Amino acid sequence: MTVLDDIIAGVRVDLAERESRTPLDVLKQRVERVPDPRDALAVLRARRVAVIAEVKRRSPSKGELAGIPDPGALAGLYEAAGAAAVSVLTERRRFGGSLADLDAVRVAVDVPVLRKDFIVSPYQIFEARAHGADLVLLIVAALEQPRLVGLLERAESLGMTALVEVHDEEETERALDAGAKLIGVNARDLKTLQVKPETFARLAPLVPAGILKVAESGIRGPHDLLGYAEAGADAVLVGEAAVSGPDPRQTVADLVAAGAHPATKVGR
Ligand SMILES: O=P(O)(O)OC[C@@H](O)[C@@H](O)c1c[nH]c2ccccc12
Repeated sequence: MTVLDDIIAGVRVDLAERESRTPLDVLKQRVERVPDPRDALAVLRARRVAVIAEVKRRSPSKGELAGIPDPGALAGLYEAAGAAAVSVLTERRRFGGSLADLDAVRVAVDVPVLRKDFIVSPYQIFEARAHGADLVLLIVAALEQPRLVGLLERAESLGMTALVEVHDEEETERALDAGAKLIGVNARDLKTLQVKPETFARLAPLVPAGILKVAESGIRGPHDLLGYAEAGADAVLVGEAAVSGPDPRQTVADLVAAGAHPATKVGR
């Protein structure tokens, strides 16, 4: 069993529990009452290299990263620093997240919010929307193709944007076949949990112009952002470096400044 299988097994147990507490019909009624989602693609396109900053309490590879007593306040710092969007890990067992974290972030910021979880069921998409998310993560490695297609269509039918995560060539083809408009290349190998920064440069050329590319994981500072920009990134997603550094606002502000620099992403 891979780390991913193991995480998903836990996610399914927690999901069944929530489904028995809140029936899908009730969730659908809540979705009707929340404000419409923001156009995340437009927000990301408006930057040279956008920065998506993540609220991440812990990780399977590093354990506890940061206490984060107030996820809304942290997200507010990210927004003030110029982050284009905020990602919130909602997976509980390995990442220490929750839908309560998503709620706290949603009320604290105006920028688009991504629900980062291991989504395997439409229920989780309705849930994301009911809690105000504008984007959801879909991990290709966790989904059979028909399910990936179904979940992507479900997200879009609710006005949300799917960030479709890939790790290799085959997954990139599947993401494109499914109709992804926003592709995240996760440099972290799901089997070894090691970060391999060269993955982005290898996969980016497979993605046609017009489909936005996000470089995910292992971004420590402006130097990494500039490397990914060179390789064609439209956005970077930063978690650990932002939450575990001494000054999350400064960390994100430095990335935002590098991503906004006129010399970044020349000619694209
Ligand atoms: O903390 P980092 O190395 O900056 O990485 C952030 C983000 O890429 C990472 O949290 C992530 C990328 N894809 C995921 C899928 C599930 C959980 C977490 C992730």
